[in-house]
Amino acid sequence: MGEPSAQTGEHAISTSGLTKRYRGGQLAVDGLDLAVPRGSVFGFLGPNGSGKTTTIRMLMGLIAPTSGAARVLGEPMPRAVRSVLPRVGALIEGPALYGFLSGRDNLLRFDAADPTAEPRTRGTRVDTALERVGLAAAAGKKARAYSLGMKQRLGLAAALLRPRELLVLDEPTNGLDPQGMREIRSLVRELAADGTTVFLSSHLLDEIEQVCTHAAVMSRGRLITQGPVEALSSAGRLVVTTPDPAEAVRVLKERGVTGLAADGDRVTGELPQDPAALPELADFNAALVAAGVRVRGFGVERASLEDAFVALTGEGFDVAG
Ligand SMILES: Nc1ncnc2c1ncn2[C@@H]1O[C@H](COP(=O)(O)OP(=O)(O)OP(=O)(O)O)[C@@H](O)[C@H]1O
Repeated sequence: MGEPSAQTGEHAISTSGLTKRYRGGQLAVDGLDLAVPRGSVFGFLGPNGSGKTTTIRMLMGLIAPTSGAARVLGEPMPRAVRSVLPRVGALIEGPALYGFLSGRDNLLRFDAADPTAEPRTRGTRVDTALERVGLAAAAGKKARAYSLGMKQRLGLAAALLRPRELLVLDEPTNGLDPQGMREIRSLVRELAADGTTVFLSSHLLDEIEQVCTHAAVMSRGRLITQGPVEALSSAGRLVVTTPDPAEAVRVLKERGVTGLAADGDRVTGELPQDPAALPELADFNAALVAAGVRVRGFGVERASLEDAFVALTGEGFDVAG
């Protein structure tokens, strides 16, 4: 990663060496270099306790980093917090709602707390936001009667009261039933389709694969990898079936295939992460044949993001959290 200032235009979020050590000594985030492209739906993936919430709180200026730097929408944080936060919608650790007020009245209060919000257009703004998240019909109901999914949607509506360039959502589907999860995910897709950059944390791999264009994987406060989701999950395994496994291993090793293993007539190896390297697959086959290896089967098993995570961290992934 280069100078953060050089990335102002293309990155909604960038950090360099971002680190947080809590007072008790816990190193929650350790030298994080994040690059979130504008217009992406960026999944911030990691098991509970891996440092996601701590990172988000630093990005939003809620806590100060111990060292390192962060830029949000091109501005340094926390220094530019006053000019940046109005451009960012955030939903962190569940929305703060008044249960005794209706969903609509909650939003009216929320809007009234924004000194830059024009009071005369408040009602229209609130109704548009309610419409947007599919709560128009339930707008008059008291918030305490809302399901968890409805509460999350009301929180999103609050984040959407004004146009935002960036939405930061901390575990937006946590605790929701499958229907509630689907609703939030399709809402995220719609928002992204309008050009808003969405940064969302999750401990659910399949969620990231379903909604995100890009992802970063965290483990114990450190960044393991980041990039387009298809690149992260496409690192495939080469599988060759042959009665000459030892010779096949030798030829493939020469060609740079790593992690080679032979089990009976089945030889497997790791392919490079870079999808640009994939056209060379035919070359692997040709090299085997040229070396006199009798190739009975040749193919690639595509790895899931989950396989990639386990391979990268050496840890199992506790999907249930
Ligand atoms: N205020 C705090 N003081 C001390 N340690 C903390 C504090 N907040 C978090 N931690 C520790 O820092 C580490 C990272 O926590 P963090 O909440 O950022 O992780 P996370 O990936 O967001 O997990 P979760 O999804 O459970 O919130 C954990 O070991 C946690 O116990």
